[in-house]
Amino acid sequence: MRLPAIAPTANAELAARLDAAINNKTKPLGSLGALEVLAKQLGLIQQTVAVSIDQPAIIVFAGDHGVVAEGISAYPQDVTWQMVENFLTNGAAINVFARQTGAALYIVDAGVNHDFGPRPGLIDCKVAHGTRNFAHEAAMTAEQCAAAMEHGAALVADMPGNVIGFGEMGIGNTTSAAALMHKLAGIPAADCVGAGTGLSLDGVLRKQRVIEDAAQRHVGVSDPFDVLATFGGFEIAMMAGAMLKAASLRKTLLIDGFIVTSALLVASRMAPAILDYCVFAHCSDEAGHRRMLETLGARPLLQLGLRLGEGTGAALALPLLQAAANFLNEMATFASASVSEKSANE
Ligand SMILES: Cc1cc2ncn([C@H]3O[C@H](COP(=O)(O)O)[C@@H](O)[C@H]3O)c2cc1C
Ligand SMILES: O=C(O)c1cccnc1
Repeated sequence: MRLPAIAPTANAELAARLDAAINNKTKPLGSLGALEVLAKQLGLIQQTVAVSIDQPAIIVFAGDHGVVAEGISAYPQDVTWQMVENFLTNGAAINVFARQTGAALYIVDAGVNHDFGPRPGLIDCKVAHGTRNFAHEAAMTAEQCAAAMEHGAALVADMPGNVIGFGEMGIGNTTSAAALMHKLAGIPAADCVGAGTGLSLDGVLRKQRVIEDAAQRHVGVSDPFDVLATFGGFEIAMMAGAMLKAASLRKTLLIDGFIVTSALLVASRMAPAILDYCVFAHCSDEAGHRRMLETLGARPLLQLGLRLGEGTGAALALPLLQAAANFLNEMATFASASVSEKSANE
């Protein structure tokens, strides 16, 4: 995929105007904390002091993983397609939270190991029936990886609105995500792996060994695209392509949990300026997530002990994004409300 151009959002003149607008609101200086940071970030992304949250969407990318053959998930692979059916009949957590927060929800078959047939509401971008097992060979061919990224970019290019939340579904994908983290951030596999859907301690150690052995097998692979093709999944590659395109269109990216963050880690190694466009919804309970967020210099909004995925954390953080935009747009200033400003001697 040709990388779309992503402009850094830094703009000293606009930043000063945003600071002034935020500081003139009727509140003690800095008292809206993370919401102030968010309001300023939205302003810089949208290049205006009059920010908006316009037609927010959540896209859930689903794909299967050959590496499940190594016994690295607590659930069988069939859960991936079964959960896709659940999304389509509005029964999953993400359906509930997207509805509650007024986000449009898109479900994408990036490469599920199942034939759905024509299904209203399912966006068919299937690259293949699941990836290969990266314990033995590269998960994807370069062509498949590029196709997945291009599908993601094309989806976002056609989408209305200025905020996109990212979610995923794919049994085994915490193993892919941990492998990407290990390879791209150089963090020991032991600090990248977690229980995923609920592996035992033995299971987590097995998962760690699978990643270490695969990293050894593919030791020469270091370019971010090649790392993605070798250890990633179709849903992860499609997310990375979608994220890069969304940032190039100056949309705000709402980043969910461990797997979504791994897709961003890949994308950020291809185009570092993408990070200017990212809001980190939450810190997941998946063991490696905090460390991956730190690697990206990310400050997550929520800490709720979530470890689900599907974009649930992104949906739950959307009201905070809306609150940041609303306070900037709607609060009175000290002057307009005739409220006295901070005392000069304080
Ligand atoms: C019923 C069910 C619903 C889910 N929704 C998201 N995931 C989450 O769990 C999977 C990753 O964990 P692992 O790598 O351990 O397989 C992904 O599909 C992720 O989205 C689910 C998992 C299950 C079982
Ligand atoms: O952090 C996540 O998004 C996550 C963690 C465990 C399993 N599935 C998703």
